[in-house]
Amino acid sequence: MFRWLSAAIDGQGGHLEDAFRWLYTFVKPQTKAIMGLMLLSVFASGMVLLQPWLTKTLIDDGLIAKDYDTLVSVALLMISVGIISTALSGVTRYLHTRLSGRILFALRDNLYQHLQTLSPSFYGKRRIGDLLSRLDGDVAEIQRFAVDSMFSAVSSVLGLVGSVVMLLALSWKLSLLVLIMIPLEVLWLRWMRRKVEVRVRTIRERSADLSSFLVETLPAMKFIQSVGQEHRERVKLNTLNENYLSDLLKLQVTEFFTQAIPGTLTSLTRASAFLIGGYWVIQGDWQLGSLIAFSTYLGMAVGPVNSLLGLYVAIQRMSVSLGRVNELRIEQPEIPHDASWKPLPENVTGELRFNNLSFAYPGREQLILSEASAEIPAGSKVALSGPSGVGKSTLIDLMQRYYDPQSGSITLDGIDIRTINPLELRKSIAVVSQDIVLFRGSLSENIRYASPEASDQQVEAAAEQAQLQSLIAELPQGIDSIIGERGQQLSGGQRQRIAIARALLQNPIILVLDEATAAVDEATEAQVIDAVDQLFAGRTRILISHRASTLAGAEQRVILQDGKLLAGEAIIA
Ligand SMILES: Nc1ncnc2c1ncn2[C@@H]1O[C@H](COP(=O)(O)OP(=O)(O)OP(=O)(O)O)[C@@H](O)[C@H]1O
Repeated sequence: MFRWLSAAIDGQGGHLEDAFRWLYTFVKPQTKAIMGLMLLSVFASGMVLLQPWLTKTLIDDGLIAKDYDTLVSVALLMISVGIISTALSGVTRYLHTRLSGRILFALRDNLYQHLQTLSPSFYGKRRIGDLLSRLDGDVAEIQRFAVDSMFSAVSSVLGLVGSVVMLLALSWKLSLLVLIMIPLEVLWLRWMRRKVEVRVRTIRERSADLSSFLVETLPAMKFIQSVGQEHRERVKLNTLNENYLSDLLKLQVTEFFTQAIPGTLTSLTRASAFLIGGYWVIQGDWQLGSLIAFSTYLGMAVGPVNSLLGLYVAIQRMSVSLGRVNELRIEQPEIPHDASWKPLPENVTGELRFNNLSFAYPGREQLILSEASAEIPAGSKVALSGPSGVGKSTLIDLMQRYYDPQSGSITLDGIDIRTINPLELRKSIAVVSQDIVLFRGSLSENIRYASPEASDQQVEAAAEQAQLQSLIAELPQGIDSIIGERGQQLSGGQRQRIAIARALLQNPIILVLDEATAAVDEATEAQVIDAVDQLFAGRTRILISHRASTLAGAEQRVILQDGKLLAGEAIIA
């Protein structure tokens, strides 16, 4: 069924088959709710179809036949049908919103969970604005289709079939008009199909461009102001807006023509029905009530045809969005889940070995590491140095298993890290780097980010050990003060000390300070490193820095140069 659906929609051999199957997994758990809503829709459609028939009875059997009793009973019936219809539509809307929301959130949750497994390389090559637009706009478009359009299709089909039955019952001859109109509309629609799809894809890409622009420039506003490039960014935004608007207008025009031709056909059919039916009424061959009911049912048959046509456009929009979401969904994690992963043994001491490591980033030829080997004894303090861009941070990323080397291995206490559950491996290594991630929230929440279970006393102790007392004293609500988004109201040194406090609380087996103290003065750095040495005595510490003072006091010195790990001046391996 999915293959057929996919081939019918994308017309390219069904490349969305798998995506449809994925989508179905979110709809399936809601089967009961969907069935309930379908039943309500059938009732609602029945009520709507009843109204014109009641009008016909009111005119022909009440008014024209001058039967007051029938007039009153039909009027009462009309009121009751009206009240039931209103109540039904209220309940349906509520249940519909609930169902719709559940599917939307489940879809987004699933995609977000998948994104959490992807490596830093993925995020390095993707624009955040584009990801945002896929997670937000595209997912919502799919959900709108999966729920809204599906129900609209069901009630449209019911409405169409019901109205056609009523039309035939009123006059089969006049109903032939509808039989001419519908095939013409369908032919037109098939022709317009591709055009709509192309326009929709362009508009989604334009919208992603706009989000990317905002996501990139808003956090960089201070820099833009400092180099006086506000005007340039405004011009860029203007161009993006104009491109968006121009494509939006093209889409509107295409959609307008897609809908307008069927609309005109409907008006023509309706006018013809009035001309022919009206002539019959004048001749006394037909009743006025029947003509009015026929015209109403004709309108009611056209409504569903139009919304089925709209559904065609909705399908195009949805398949574009599903394609874009699917591109993310099929993105493979660098480290695929492996059922044979083992937990980290409890008594791990932190002895590290790099054995003939060779590594190049995916898609790049240049080898960052080439048969590099080194040994870091458990509990030692190691200084890792080397020219900028040589691959020091890459080595740490390999240690945390964001990537796997092309050859060679890394062992922790003799265990190949590829056999350890990466979640546990990463928790056992705390990395304080140059880029410190701070979330919107209080200072204490930020400190306990990696260890949510830590008590208030533990958080306070870690803050004190990382020399954060003076910052806490300055803040209005102390450690519970909210620090701005990404910690922008803090100095570079303060941010680094928060990261150190966070690492202390994480209680890792291995601590990596990757240029962690570069932003603090040498006196503070000495204090922090002293504190780190005391608190982490006996644990493996790797210090990466270009500053000699940071590295002084290390028991072992490893230099990364030309892809090799060297010990002091001598090559270890
Ligand atoms: N995700 C990535 N994809 C491709 N290449 C990358 C990626 N990350 C880093 N590189 C490249 O790998 C090389 C090593 O980068 P890395 O950040 O490991 O160097 P580093 O020694 O830590 O530098 P620094 O001392 O300046 O921080 C650089 O040439 C860099 O451009």
